[in-house]
Amino acid sequence: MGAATFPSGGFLARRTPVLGLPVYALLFVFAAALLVALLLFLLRRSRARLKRRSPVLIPTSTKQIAEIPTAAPSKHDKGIKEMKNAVVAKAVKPSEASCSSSSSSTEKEKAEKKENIGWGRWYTLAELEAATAGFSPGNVIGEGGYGIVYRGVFPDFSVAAVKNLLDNKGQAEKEFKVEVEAIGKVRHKNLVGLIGYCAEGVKRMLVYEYIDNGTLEQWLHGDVGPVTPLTWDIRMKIAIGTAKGIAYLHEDFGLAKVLGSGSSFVTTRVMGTFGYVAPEYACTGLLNESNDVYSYGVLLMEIISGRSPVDYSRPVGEVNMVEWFKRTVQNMDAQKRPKMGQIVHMLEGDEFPFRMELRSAREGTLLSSSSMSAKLAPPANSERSMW
Ligand SMILES: Nc1ncnc2c1ncn2[C@@H]1O[C@H](COP(=O)(O)OP(=O)(O)OP(=O)(O)O)[C@@H](O)[C@H]1O
Repeated sequence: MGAATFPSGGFLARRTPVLGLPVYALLFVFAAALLVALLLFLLRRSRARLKRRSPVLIPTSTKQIAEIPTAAPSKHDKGIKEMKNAVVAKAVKPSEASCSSSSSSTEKEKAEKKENIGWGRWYTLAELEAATAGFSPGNVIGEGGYGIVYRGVFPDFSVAAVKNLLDNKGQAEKEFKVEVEAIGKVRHKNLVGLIGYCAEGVKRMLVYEYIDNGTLEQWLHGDVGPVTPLTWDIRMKIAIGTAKGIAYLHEDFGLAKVLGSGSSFVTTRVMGTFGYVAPEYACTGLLNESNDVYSYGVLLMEIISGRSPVDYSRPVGEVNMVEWFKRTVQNMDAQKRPKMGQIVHMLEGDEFPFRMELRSAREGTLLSSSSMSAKLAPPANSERSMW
């Protein structure tokens, strides 16, 4: 039928030996094949161009800090937020104290910095500004001795804690350097992981995994209702987990190696949260692992008693929890002594949910540990079961 549009005797309508197709049909197929080939060629060329440009177009490839392959996972790749004071004081040498800003760094220096770190990623200031809505007060989640912490939400909807370090030429830069290089590699289930950092101009920022279940302080001393949700077994888990994190640092992270076993480091500035700092460290500036043991002891007492280390709302003799504990242990209040029956129960382990859990598991009973521990859990500020 198509041939009808051509003069029957014309060249285009003439039949060819190729499947008996007319000339015009063959020309059409040939032109179509040529067009497809041309399109394929152009497509390939544009892809090649895109590939050449990709380091600029895909920011993540330039920001991602390559993992440096190591022979074996190092035990030294550990750290802890709670240990920052000790680590800062010990690990910073004067030559390391100042971090050159990325704006003044050469490309080579930047590359070296990335390689030296070998973990996580670096963020631009613009990225962190966008994530925290320009470091808006509404995104502040806390404040520590080294700066303000913001909640940051990134374009992929991931959430992180962004610590904007104080623009303090001395300590903040040291803090930055040490945390980035030492604690940045820490991966431990009881320690908050550092996932990246930002160094632009005078700005120094650390980006941590976001912990969204509140702080221990909030759970211990915040408004949690008439009965604390912190059951004994939860308190035990917190105490044990924290101890494991600190022990990990002390024994595996290499703090002793940095110091030399059993030695101390003299600091010019005592850093730490009021109430937790070991008195000998506060007085002398001599820092060692046993300072952390003291601080942990204070935390443990706090977890057990539900009291703050320093509480001015209490009677004069009880403001300082440690002093109060010491006195209470030495001069036990006769009124607060447990009954013999309680002592028997304690010795038998009936009042220790952990033991109860173990026993229940052993005996294969269906006893709910949570209901038992809830029954045994003291109100947050209760002193009744202590003595
Ligand atoms: N990774 C995180 N996830 C969620 N909240 C965090 C995170 N890091 C810090 N915060 C919040 O910010 C507060 C301050 O934290 P920051 O680490 O600056 O200080 P700190 O450890 O409490 O004390 P300091 O640094 O002075 O010893 C915390 O108490 C907590 O409320």
